[in-house]
Amino acid sequence: MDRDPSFLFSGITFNRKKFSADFARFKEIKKSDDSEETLLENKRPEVEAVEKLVKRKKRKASVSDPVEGFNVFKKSKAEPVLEEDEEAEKKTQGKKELYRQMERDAIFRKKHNIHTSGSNIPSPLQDFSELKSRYECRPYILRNLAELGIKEPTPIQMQAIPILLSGRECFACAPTGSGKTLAFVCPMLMKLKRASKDGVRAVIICPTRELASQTYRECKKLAKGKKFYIKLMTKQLVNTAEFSKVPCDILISTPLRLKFAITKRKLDLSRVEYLVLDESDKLFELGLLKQVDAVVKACSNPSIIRSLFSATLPDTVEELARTIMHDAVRVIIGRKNSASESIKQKLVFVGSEEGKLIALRQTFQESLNPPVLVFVQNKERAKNLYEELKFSDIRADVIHSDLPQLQRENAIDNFRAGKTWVLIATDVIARGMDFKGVNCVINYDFPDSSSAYIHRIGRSGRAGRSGEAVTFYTEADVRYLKNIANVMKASGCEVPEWMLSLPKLKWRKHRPKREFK
Ligand SMILES: Nc1ncnc2c1ncn2[C@@H]1O[C@H](COP(=O)(O)OP(=O)(O)OP(=O)(O)O)[C@@H](O)[C@H]1O
Repeated sequence: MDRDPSFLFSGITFNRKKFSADFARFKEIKKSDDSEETLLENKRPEVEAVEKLVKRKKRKASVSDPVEGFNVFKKSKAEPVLEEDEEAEKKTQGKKELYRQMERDAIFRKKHNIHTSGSNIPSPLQDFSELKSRYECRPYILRNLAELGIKEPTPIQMQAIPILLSGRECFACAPTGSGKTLAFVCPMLMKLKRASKDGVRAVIICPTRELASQTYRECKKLAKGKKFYIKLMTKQLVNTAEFSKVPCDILISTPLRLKFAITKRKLDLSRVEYLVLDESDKLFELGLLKQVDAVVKACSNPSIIRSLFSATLPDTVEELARTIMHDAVRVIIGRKNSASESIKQKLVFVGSEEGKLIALRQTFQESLNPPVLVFVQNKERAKNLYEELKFSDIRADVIHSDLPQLQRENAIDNFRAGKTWVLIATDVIARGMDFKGVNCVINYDFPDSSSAYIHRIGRSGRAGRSGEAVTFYTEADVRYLKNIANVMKASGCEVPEWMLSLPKLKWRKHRPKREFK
C-alpha cells in the first residue's frame, strides 16, 4: 500500500481495492502532478532559490501592502484608525468651540455685570427668542412676554433662566427692581410644561402676604393661556374642607401658612420639583427660619431644584445656602448688597425726633411728587404719623401688620391706582413690592440695617426708571450712618467724607426707642 504523501491524510490507510475506480482517477491526476513535480525536482538549485524568494516576497506583500479596493480584510482593518483620527479631530474641534463659547460668554457677562461662580455654567440668554431655540419654550410664554411689554431679558434673567432650565440649583443676588420674579417664574412654567392633578409641583415662599399675592399675580400673567393650577395660600384655601384634593401645580405662600398647612392640614410636598425662596435672606432670619426649615424638609423629592433670590445676600446666608444646595451656581449682578444705581439718594439731618415732622411737611411743601412712600420703624409710629397727616390736604394712607387683611389690600390697591399720594408704611412692604413709578421714598425713621435701607429705597427706581430716596437722620442715628453712607457711595452717590470715616460698628440692628413728638 502506497503511503499518501499528504500531511492531512497521514495515518489513514486507503483501501485501493474497494475504491479502485477512484484510485484510477487519482492516479491520472497524480500522473500530471508527478510530471510537474519531476520538472520541479529537476530545477537547478539557484532557480529554486530565486523562486522561493519571489514566493516569500509575494506572501509578505499580501500581508503588509494593502491594495486599495482589493484586500477586504486590510481595508476593514485600516478604517478604525481613520475613524479614531476623525473622532480625535472632532473632539479637538469640540473643545476649541467650547473654549470660544466660554470666551464669548465671559465677554457678554462682563458687559452686563453678571458675576458667576460654580461649575459648567450655562451660557447666558442674550434674547428671549433663545428660550425657543435653545429650550423649546412653548409659544404662550413668548406671547405673554410680548403682551407685558417685556422685550429684552434683564441681566439676572439672562443668567438665572438658563441655569434653572438646565436643572441646576442657584442662589442669586440682583438689585431691587431688576426682574428677579420673572427670572424664577419663567423657567418654572417651562419646566412644569403642563397642568397636572398629581399634587403640588412647585412652591414659592415669600416673607409677606402682600409679596406672595403680588407674585401670584405675576405667575398668572406669565401663564396666561395655559391652564396651570396656580394657588395663593390664603386662610380661606387652607381651611377648605377638601384642601388636600385641591389641584395645584404652583403654590405661593408665606412660610407660616405653609407650615400650618403641612402640620395641620397634611399638605403633601413630597412631589415638589421646584422650590423658590424669594427674599431669601429675610426668610433665613430668626423669626421665619423655623417655618422655612419645616417647608424645606417637607419638600423631600431628591431631585428638587431649589433657588434663592434677593437683592441682599449676606455671607451668613450664602454659607447656609451652600450647606443645603447641590452643586449650586452663584449669580451676582453688579456689586453684591448694593442699591439700584437708578436711585438718587440723599441724607437729611433733622436734629432730633421733633425735627422730623417739620422736615417732612417742608419737603412736601417744596415739592410733593406722588406717589411717595414713607417708611417708619414700627406700627405705632405708622399710626401716629398717619394721625398727623390724615387731616392735611395730602391724600395719605397707612399700612402695617396690625391692620386687617382687607384694609392692607385696599391700602396697596389705592396706592397703585394713584388714589393715595403718600403711603406711610412699616417694613412690611419694604421688600419685593413692585409699585410702578414710585417717585420718592422717604426714610422717616432711619433703617435698622443697610439691607433694610437697600430694600426700602428699592421701591422706587424700578425696571430702569429713575427714583429718589431721602433719609432723615437724628443725632442718635449718626453713629449708624457709616453703613448707609457706604451703600450710597457704592452706588455712585456723593457722600460727605466724614460719614465714610466714622468708626466702623460691629453690626447691630439699629432700632432705638423713638418717641413720637
Ligand atoms: N425684562 C424685563 N424688561 C422690562 N421690564 C421687566 C423685565 N423683567 C421684569 N420687568 C418688570 O420690572 C419690574 C420689577 O421686577 P421685579 O418685581 O421682579 O423686581 P425684583 O428684582 O424682584 O425686585 P425686588 O428686589 O424689589 O423684589 C416689574 O414691574 C416687572 O414687570
